[in-house]
Amino acid sequence: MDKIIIATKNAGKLKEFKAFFEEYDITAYGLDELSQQFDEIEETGTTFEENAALKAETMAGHLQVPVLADDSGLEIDALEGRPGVYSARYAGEEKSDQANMDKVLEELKAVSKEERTARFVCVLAVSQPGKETFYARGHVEGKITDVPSGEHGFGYDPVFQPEGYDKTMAELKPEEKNQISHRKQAMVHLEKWLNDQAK
Ligand SMILES: O=P(O)(O)OP(=O)(O)OP(=O)(O)OC[C@H]1O[C@@H](n2cnc3c(O)ncnc32)[C@H](O)[C@@H]1O
Ligand SMILES: [Mg+2]
Repeated sequence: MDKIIIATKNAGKLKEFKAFFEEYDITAYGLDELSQQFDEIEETGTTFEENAALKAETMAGHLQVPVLADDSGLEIDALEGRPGVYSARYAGEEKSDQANMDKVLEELKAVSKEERTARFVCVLAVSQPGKETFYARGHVEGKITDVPSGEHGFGYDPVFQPEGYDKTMAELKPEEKNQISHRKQAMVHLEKWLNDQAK
């Protein structure tokens, strides 16, 4: 396999997948790089697995090639797991990273440092025409900071401090984030699938 389609419109995610797949000499393409454009896939599921499968299977059906999709999000313990599967549109359908972070920080205003525990979760689904969908899950534990900090990454990275670090995910260099992230942890599981493809 020398190329794979990533069923995402998120430029931040795509950049990370391009870096991961480069290690396997595979070029990853996002939906905006295809010659044909498709309608946005509605994420009607209530779990990361359901939404990842929806995105991967819909696009694999259209394109008849292997497609990988990522459904991910931030689970905050003090908010009973929210924003979770609704992370992208937590503050509204316009999907603003800034508005999403503002909402989370506002909701955690009265929550102490010790109780600001959270995790990023990533579920990858690979759909291949005529085959069962393959799933891989990864997560990274951390804490929500009081204020956003850092310019790298995307989404909630400026307010997420991974366990064992005194920096936010957005203060880490992209290659540092890519060694510890939820997406990397899921990619480690996906490696087996990649090796099977190479056989
Ligand atoms: O569905 P696609 O097109 O892939 O793009 P999306 O941004 O809508 O992606 P999701 O539906 O999976 O929503 C995931 C949201 O969770 C957050 N998120 C996921 N991974 C993240 C990461 O590595 N760093 C920061 N925030 C992340 C961010 O707000 C994402 O928009
Ligand atoms: Mg989405």
